[in-house]
Amino acid sequence: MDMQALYRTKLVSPEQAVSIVRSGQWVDYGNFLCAPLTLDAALAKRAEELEEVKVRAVGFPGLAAVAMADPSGERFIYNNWHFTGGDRILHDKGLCSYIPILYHEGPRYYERDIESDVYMVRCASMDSNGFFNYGVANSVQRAQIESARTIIVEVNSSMPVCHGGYDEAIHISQVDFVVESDNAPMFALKEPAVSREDMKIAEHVVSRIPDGACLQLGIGGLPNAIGRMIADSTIRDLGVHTEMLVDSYIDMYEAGRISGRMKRDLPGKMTYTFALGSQRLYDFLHHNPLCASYPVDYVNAPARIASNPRAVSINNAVEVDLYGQISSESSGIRHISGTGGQFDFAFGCYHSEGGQSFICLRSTTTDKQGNRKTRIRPTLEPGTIVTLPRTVTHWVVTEYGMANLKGKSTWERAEALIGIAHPDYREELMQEAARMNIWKRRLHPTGLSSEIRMAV
Ligand SMILES: CC(=O)SCCNC(=O)CCNC(=O)[C@H](O)C(C)(C)COP(=O)(O)OP(=O)(O)OC[C@H]1O[C@@H](n2cnc3c(N)ncnc32)[C@H](O)[C@@H]1OP(=O)(O)O
Ligand SMILES: CCCC(=O)O
Repeated sequence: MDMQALYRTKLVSPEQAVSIVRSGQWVDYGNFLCAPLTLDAALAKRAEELEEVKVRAVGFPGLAAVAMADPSGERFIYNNWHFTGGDRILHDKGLCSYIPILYHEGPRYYERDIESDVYMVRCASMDSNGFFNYGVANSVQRAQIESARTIIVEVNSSMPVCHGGYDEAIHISQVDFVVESDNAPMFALKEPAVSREDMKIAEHVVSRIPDGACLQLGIGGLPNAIGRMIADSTIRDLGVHTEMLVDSYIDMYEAGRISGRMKRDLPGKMTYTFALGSQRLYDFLHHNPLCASYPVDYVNAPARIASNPRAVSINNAVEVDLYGQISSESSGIRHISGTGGQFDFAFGCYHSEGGQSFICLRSTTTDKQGNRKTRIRPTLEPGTIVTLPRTVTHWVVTEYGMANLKGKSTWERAEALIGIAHPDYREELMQEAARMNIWKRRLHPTGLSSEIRMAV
């Protein structure tokens, strides 16, 4: 078969491609940087003629044009499996709905529970064998494609070609329409600032990472700071089995910290399901057989995570209550991001031989009006979503120390968490804990700093 000839028969303009969409249909977008920005813009232009087209995205880079085109929310109903800053802005305006997901279950939802009419995905240019590589997101895409009736590929030559274990590419024979984009450069994630508190938290966590650990780092400044600190450490033979590949894995690799030889699953490979970072990361991934993307039901399956010894997950949270419930996705009714793979990795790592999961958060946060509040709270505010139930939480880390909650009673949890809260809030937290009947007046509280011991 002449692949180029087949390509030409399927090549259409963005406007022609999106003309396939009918009112009432479900349209799925490629995940993260596979979001089809050109097709999204073309579909948005049809706002006047369509009704109730339901769009699902995953971590859209920026503001989805379909949501912006329709302030009434009647033409397009925009939904997202995991919010970015742009999705948050839309949600605050009532223009984006969150879809709850345990990330490793994502493909199964499409196989069993939901359907899709049209799938639109941004890919790398077609290769000589007729494959369009998805580049930086493997994720849920294969299952989404299999569930959709019409597949539209949007080519962007800036997308790196990333090796995968499987399902990292789609063949021209499976595609209905091809659209060529403006080949805009890859979206580069702004490197979040790293604070003094982050560095303190990183020191605590790094002190517990053994040689041969298998790492998962989450999103944000803190996991990157931890990666960079590991790069400067003497820890050896690290492995990578992570949901998201970020820049600091390159630092660790180039510093000789990563060999992958202690992994049981895919030894030697850096295994991941999507990547997000700077152009340096995308250049590193391009045609690099050191790294392999797999679908999320492979990477995030808790049993597979657990199959590597000394698996370590390091993730951020928004808030934690004195019972040890973690919210990493909302604060009250304000939705912030999503469950993503946090549950998968916290659960999976604890079941790995010598595994540990760390939830890291600065002890306080300051809102845009300058008001500071504690992130360790007596209870979560009504509406706050629990990302990790207290039974799953292992280590909680702030700049004031670390608390291991596994096997601990409610009063031990309260004591340990108050011990790592900001000192300005500890007295108030102790009073609340007493009111909640989860506080013991003890002569020798083990989890508390000396000031607190004096106070009780
Ligand atoms: C992609 C991966 O992470 S893979 C790992 C597994 N997946 C997960 O852990 C998913 C859940 N976790 C997450 O989504 C993130 O780690 C987060 C949201 C917890 C932290 O991410 P960061 O980028 O460091 O968050 P950041 O500090 O920028 O805060 C994000 C928003 O939440 C708000 N926020 C954060 N903490 C609070 C709080 N305690 N109260 C109210 N709002 C808060 C911030 O103001 C900000 O809102 P804005 O965009 O309007 O300014
Ligand atoms: C969709 C998953 C992203 C995350 O785990 O944060």
